[in-house]
Parts: sequence; C-alpha cells; structure tokens
Amino acid sequence: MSGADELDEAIALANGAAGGARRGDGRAAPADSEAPRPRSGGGSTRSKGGHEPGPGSHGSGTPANSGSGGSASATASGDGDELAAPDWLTPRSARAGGRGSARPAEDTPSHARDAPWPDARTYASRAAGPLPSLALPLEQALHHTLGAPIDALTDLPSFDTSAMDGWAVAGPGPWTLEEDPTGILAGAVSEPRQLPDGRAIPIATGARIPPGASAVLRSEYGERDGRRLRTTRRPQPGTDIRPRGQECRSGDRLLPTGTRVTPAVLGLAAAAGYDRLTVTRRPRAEVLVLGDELLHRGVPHEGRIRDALGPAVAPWLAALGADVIVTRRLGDDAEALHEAVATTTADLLVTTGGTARGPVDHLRPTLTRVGARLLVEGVRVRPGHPMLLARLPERRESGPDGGPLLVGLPGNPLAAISGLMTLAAPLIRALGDQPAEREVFARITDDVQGHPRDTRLVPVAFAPAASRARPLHYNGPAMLRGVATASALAVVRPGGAASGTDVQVLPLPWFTW
Ligand SMILES: Nc1nc2c(c(=O)[nH]1)N[C@H]1C(S)=C(S)[C@@H](COP(=O)(O)OP(=O)(O)OC[C@H]3O[C@@H](n4cnc5c(N)ncnc54)[C@H](O)[C@@H]3O)O[C@H]1N2
Ligand code: MOO
Repeated sequence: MSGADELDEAIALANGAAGGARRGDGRAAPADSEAPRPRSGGGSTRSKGGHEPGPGSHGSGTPANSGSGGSASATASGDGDELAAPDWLTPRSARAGGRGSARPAEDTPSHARDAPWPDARTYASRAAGPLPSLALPLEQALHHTLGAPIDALTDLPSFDTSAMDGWAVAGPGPWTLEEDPTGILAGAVSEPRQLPDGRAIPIATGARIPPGASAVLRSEYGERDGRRLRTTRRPQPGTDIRPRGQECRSGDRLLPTGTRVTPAVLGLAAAAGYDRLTVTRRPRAEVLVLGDELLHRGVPHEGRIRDALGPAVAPWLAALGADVIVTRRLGDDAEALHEAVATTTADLLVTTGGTARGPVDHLRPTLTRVGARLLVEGVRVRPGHPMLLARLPERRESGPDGGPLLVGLPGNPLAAISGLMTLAAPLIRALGDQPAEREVFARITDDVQGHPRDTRLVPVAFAPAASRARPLHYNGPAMLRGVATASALAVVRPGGAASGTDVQVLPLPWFTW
C-alpha cells in the first residue's frame, strides 16, 4: 500500500468523511488494519480483528495528516508528472460530424496517466461517439435515446371526438332523441349518420362526433323523457367535443432526436401511430469479476470473502443505460481473462479487481497481449485511483468507433463504485447518446477532510429540496455500508470541504428527484 493509499484509508477511517465511523466493523480487511491512525482524530483503539476508527477531526477542511501528504502524493501512482490532454481526444467542436469523429489519432501512443478526476470524466465521455441507431418495437425502446425525431403520423385526435359520455346534440335545443338507444360507441367502424338540427343521440367518450352535431351534453346534465332529452343546460357550440388535430397535425414534430424514451414517450409514440422507434443502440456490456478469493454464496470464511461486486455492477451498469449480456466470474485465471477479452462481442467490458500490479493482477498484461490501447491509466480520485479505461482492437462494424471499450474497476468495492461513476457513467452516456448530465450542487452539512492531491468521492444523503448533502459514515474503500444508504456521491476537491459550502454531487443512477 502506498503512502497516498494509507492516507486515503486513514482519512476514511478517521471520521467517515464527517463525524466519523465511531466503531470499526471488527472484520476489517487486512488493508484496513494497515492504515495509520489519523493524527488529528486521535482516540482510536485497537480492537480484536481490526482497528476502531477514531472520531476524526472536524472543521479544519484540511487533511488530518497532511504531514504525510507530500510523500503520499509523490508515490500515489506512477510518476505523477503533469498531464497534457491525451491526443486521442478531439475537441467537441471537431466532432460535430457525429459518429467516427471520436476515433483517436492513429499515430500517437500517448494516454492520460494519473488523470485529474474532472478530466477523466471528460475523457471517458469523449472516448466514443454514439452507437448506431436501430428501429426497435415500442416495447423494447424504453430507456433508449431517440435516434430520429417523432413526427406525428396522424392528426391527434384523428377525428372529432366526444370528450364525455352523454348525447351529441344538434343546435340549441330542445332536442328529440334519435331512435337508437345504444347510440354511438367508441371504435364503431361505421360512419355516424348526419344528426339533423333539433336531434340528439347517445354518445360515448371517445366516439366519433356525427356530422351536424354542435356539442355534447354530458349524461349527468340531461335526462331521457320518452323521446325528449330534458336539460336545463344549453351547451355552447363545441362543448365537450375534441376537434380533430387539437393536439397535433400529421407531420408535426412531437419530439426531437436525442429525447430519452420514457414510458410517457412510448405512449405518445403509440398514439401518434408508431409501432417502432428509431433509437440509438444502448451499449452491450459484459462484466468480468476477477479474484480467486471470492465466494459467490454463503458466509465468508477461511480468508475468503463474498463477491460484493458481481451482484452490484451489472444492475449498476443497467441503471446507467447499458444492456448487460452476462457477468462472468473468472477467478485469477489469466488465460480465461485473455480468452474473455480477446473474444468479447460486447461494446463495453467492465472488469473488477486486478487493476493493480500485484502477482495475480492479470488485467494490464492481458490488455498488452490483446493489443489494447490504454486511454486513461489511473485517476486522481479516492477511492478508486487505479481505475483504467482502454480501447480494444476493433472487431465489428456495428460496435463503438475504434473498438470496444474496457473499464477496469479496482477491486475494493467502494473504489469500484467510484470507477463506475467516474468512467463508466460518462462513457455509457456517450455511447447511448443520452442527454447531457446536469451538474448538481448541494450544501455539505459537515466538514469533510480532503486528500492533499486527489478528489474524494464521499457517499452522502442528498436532499434536493433543501439542497443539502449529509456525509455518511463507513466510506472506506472496502466498505459498502455508507453507500448502501446514500443517494449521491459528493465530490470533495483536494483540501476538503467545510461545512456549509457547496459541493458537486453525483446522484446515484436510481436517484429520483
Ligand atoms: N502496492 C500497491 N498496492 C495497492 C495499491 C497501490 O497503489 N500500490 N492500491 C490499492 C488500492 S487503492 C486498490 S483499490 C487496490 C486495487 O487493486 P485491484 O484492482 O488489483 O484489486 P484486487 O487486488 O483484486 O482487490 C483489492 C481488494 O478488493 C477485494 N475485492 C476484489 N474483488 C472484490 C469483489 N468482487 N467483491 C468484494 N471485494 C473484492 C480484494 O479481496 C482486495 O481486498 O489495490 C491496492 N493495493
Ligand atoms: O482506495 Mo483504492 O483508492 O480503494 O482505489
């Protein structure tokens, strides 16, 4: 564990981002027990099986143990040199042509190493253009983005329609009822007959208005008396009639390209005559879970742990807008990983674990072996700094420009989530041509310690009405307890965030406003 990682662990353990985990989980992984005690937090005690995090410091807005910050940042990952934007990126303006323009320059091997967190998100969002469009039946089009506008295929309504159950009436009345006790029903195939002046006929909501009718009298406003229609009302011409084309005329633009297909959009499309919608294809994703230490059922035992990412990553990707084909558990088998990466048919591969340079961390050697190109190698974010983004060699026409993408998530579970929100989210947004993300800010309710050099992502309870974000405890890299009750991650810039200041928040993909 590097100095920066120790610092990161220490900060997380010190106070759970604010106010601190008062109690360790008692089952802390070895990595946690390597963490130094926070210097300003104090009060920590060693407990059986792990450390008990101390209350941590509040109010400083600076790292508790900044004394170690210098060496920490120097050793965090690789050489830590200053970065230029990677040259496989083309500015947005140059991409106005759409697909194909995200292709990296062919003649350069450079990539973003140890990228600042905001830049890493930008790079991920520009690593690929939208996937091709396809026509999907309505029932499969939900949660896609329109690849073509929805123009009305009909007038809506497509005929003059009764808005109420009652009687179609002709003229100001009084009215004599037609000899047709059923009257006109919705969906009746035969054309309704001309209604002469002074006549009325029963009519159902949604039925065609007969020619000659001037209004509809609601059933609660009238009464049948033999062949007479009694009422005290004199409806104005047009009352309770929905005229043809009231909502739109055939050919009207109802929704533009780029609109997200919601259930309401499906309803409108059906009403306007569509059986299929042209949408941008959602990325097909495959998840590869790495690690021999992982158990897939039962209670952890004998140094092995439950796979916490296998069950979480696929639905997380789905919530971000991907279609997950499969989650495969590959252990630490280098050959199986090579086979999976070399033969994938997915647009996006997401791996968990194995991003580091340990003895069984096969991801990097595998990427080299298949001829992948690293686009982002490490991000200045805690947790999650070893995350990476790579492009695999191109193998099919209908895939992303330049080849499938691979996001390597670090094995520590909260670090993996950091990778999902940092790299996978903007990439999936770009591939699926989703509308631009909106930047959200909220007032943080407690001091949050910062990392000296890197951005921190801290689970928070986000209350949009009050525009507040309350940092949650148990936010160490190996912990999911905090994020499991979170609605967002707060973006804490190097140096920390003081209580009462505004910070950017990333709502979790299932957050509802
Ligand atoms: N010498 C260094 N060692 C490490 C560094 C470093 O910079 N230098 N970084 C540390 C950090 S930070 C992280 S994060 C990890 C990233 O390592 P890997 O991506 O190779 O992940 P693993 O070693 O496979 O696992 C790390 C940790 O997470 C547990 N794990 C893995 N997969 C799962 C899963 N599916 N569910 C639950 N837990 C999982 C695994 O057992 C380890 O405890 O590297 C550090 N080391
Ligand atoms: O803390 Mo690591 O930063 O878990 O990616």
